Amino acid sequence: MAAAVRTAPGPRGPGAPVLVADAVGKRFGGVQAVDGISLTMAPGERIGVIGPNGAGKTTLFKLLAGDELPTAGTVELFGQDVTRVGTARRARLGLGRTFQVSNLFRDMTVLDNVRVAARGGTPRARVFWRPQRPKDEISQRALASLESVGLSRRAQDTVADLSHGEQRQLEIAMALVTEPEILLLDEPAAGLSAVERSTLRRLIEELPRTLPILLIEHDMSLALGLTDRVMCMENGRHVVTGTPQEVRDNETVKAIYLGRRDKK
Ligand SMILES: Nc1ncnc2c1ncn2[C@@H]1O[C@H](COP(=O)(O)OP(=O)(O)OP(=O)(O)O)[C@@H](O)[C@H]1O
Repeated sequence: MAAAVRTAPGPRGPGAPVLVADAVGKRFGGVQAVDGISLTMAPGERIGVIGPNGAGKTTLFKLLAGDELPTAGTVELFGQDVTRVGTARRARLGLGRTFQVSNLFRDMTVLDNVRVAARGGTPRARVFWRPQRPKDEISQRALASLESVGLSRRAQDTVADLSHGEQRQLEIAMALVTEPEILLLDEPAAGLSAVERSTLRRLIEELPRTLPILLIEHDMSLALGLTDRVMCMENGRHVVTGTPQEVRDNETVKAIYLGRRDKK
């Protein structure tokens, strides 16, 4: 299988937004999971999306990543309309992403998982997978990617032997090895211990500042600590967007997170 090849970039000038969601919505039967969300990401910007359980964060992530198609609104990636475009083509345009449900091949080595991701990353890629010489170009890229997330010493270990936190690091390495031009992280801290969270936080902080990152995260302190701008959602709708400090001080956000929104 061929390594991921970029298609020609769409219309994009210096400073043009890398990602634009315009009034996107998603209805599942009677549930309006996402309701008219608009979002514009500038080059190099780090945006957090927070909200309580069921707010619609993961559904929004899926609309941006291409896992789900919206029932309303549009999505543009690097100036191209990708509203009805699937995940593989978004990946070729430069979108890298992690998965909330782990997408790892648990019986393979850490290094081989990253090699598979470098070659296209789908379970289908595994059918054609053959162990490769350790010095080939894909292996070199995979090792560099593991190095960037602090996992190179685990390269030859089996994924099943990694801790939960290390598996999250590996998922990020698998996204980075595709050399994305935008990175979408879906609740990377879910289920991690406090120590694992701080490792993950450092890892994300140390990613190149030129890489735009959209971080969907239930953990408000993590999202606010890592991003330039934060959007809070509730019941599929936009509540507020602002700097981390503005969102932290927002009375509605405080009420939502303290679980007393309806009592106000
Ligand atoms: N495939 C689906 N079919 C039906 N309803 C869905 C589907 N996916 C999500 N929903 C519903 O949409 C709403 C938003 O869910 P979503 O998972 O996007 O929220 P979330 O903010 O990511 O929550 P969490 O933090 O718990 O993951 C919920 O009411 C959920 O039950």
